[in-house]
Amino acid sequence: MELDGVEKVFDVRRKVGFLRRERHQVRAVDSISFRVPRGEMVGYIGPNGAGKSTTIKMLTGILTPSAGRLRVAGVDPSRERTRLAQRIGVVFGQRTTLWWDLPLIDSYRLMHRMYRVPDARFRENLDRCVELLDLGELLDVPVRQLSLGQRMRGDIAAALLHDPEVLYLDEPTIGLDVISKAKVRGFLRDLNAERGTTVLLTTHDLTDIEQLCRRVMVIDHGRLLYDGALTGLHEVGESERTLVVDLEREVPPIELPGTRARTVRTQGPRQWLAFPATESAAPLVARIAAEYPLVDLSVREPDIEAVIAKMYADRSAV
Ligand SMILES: Nc1ncnc2c1ncn2[C@@H]1O[C@H](COP(=O)(O)OP(=O)(O)OP(=O)(O)O)[C@@H](O)[C@H]1O
Repeated sequence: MELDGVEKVFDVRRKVGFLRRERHQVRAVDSISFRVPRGEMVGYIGPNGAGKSTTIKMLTGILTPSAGRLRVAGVDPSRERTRLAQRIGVVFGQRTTLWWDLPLIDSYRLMHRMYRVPDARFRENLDRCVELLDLGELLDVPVRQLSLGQRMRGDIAAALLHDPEVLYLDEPTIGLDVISKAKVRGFLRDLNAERGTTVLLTTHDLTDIEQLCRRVMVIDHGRLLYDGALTGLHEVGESERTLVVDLEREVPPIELPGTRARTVRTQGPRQWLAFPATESAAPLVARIAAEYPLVDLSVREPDIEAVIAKMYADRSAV
């Protein structure tokens, strides 16, 4: 995937007054550039209305960019949409690509024909998906009778029957219970590792990102705010880690002058100290052990959701 200065501007008419309509423009994607090499699994996150779906629609060829250059598997998506369709798979968690009234297997048979997948390959891919996504019992069930988690697994299989090199996943775990989420994540991890499928993953569930992606891109108001390792977000977000300290007895809040650690909570003999996530806990632990009646201690990593919420808030304040 290669994007250079890609923009998408929508012309919108808004009703103002009884007869008057005002035209204005929405810049849904604003000069975005990134590259995703073959075989990488990347998270693409941002608040509602940030421009994620618009980006994915341009990457599939459904929408044409207003400006910039875009290539997927060497192809310009909007110019060669049909050719690209053979090489990409898309899962929109909120919508299904399956035929609602047909048994699951019939949707797959239709896709077999539509994508002109060679018989042997179709069989092999179907068998693999049925096994790994646990679809055996569901193949003869009409899609409308499937639970959300079952339907999602059915949709993921549908996106993979033609062996796509690139997979776009838009909220693939939305509304799923913990077990279904784990199943979907495990499957995607194996798919990426074994087949080298390139994956762009959009989600509001940051655990998806933590468990699947080493790289994450954060978008807001159509612009890329961050592109890098998930751990690097902590530096950008100035997040904090927490030392949870258990003492022999209740004492006044711990003070460690000369450090950036501060006590944020106390409860009997237990105290919580926040310190910058980018700093080492070791000197703080040594000081506490030397100066206080320490019994036990643990370090809590920063909550990635809090870091990202802060990033969005900082951006909105600009
Ligand atoms: N067809 C359209 N016509 C006009 N405006 C649009 C159109 N599609 C999207 N937009 C606007 O573009 C902006 C980006 O929308 P987009 O759907 O890409 O966001 P998103 O990041 O996918 O949000 P969500 O997390 O809610 O799905 C929004 O302000 C949206 O209202």
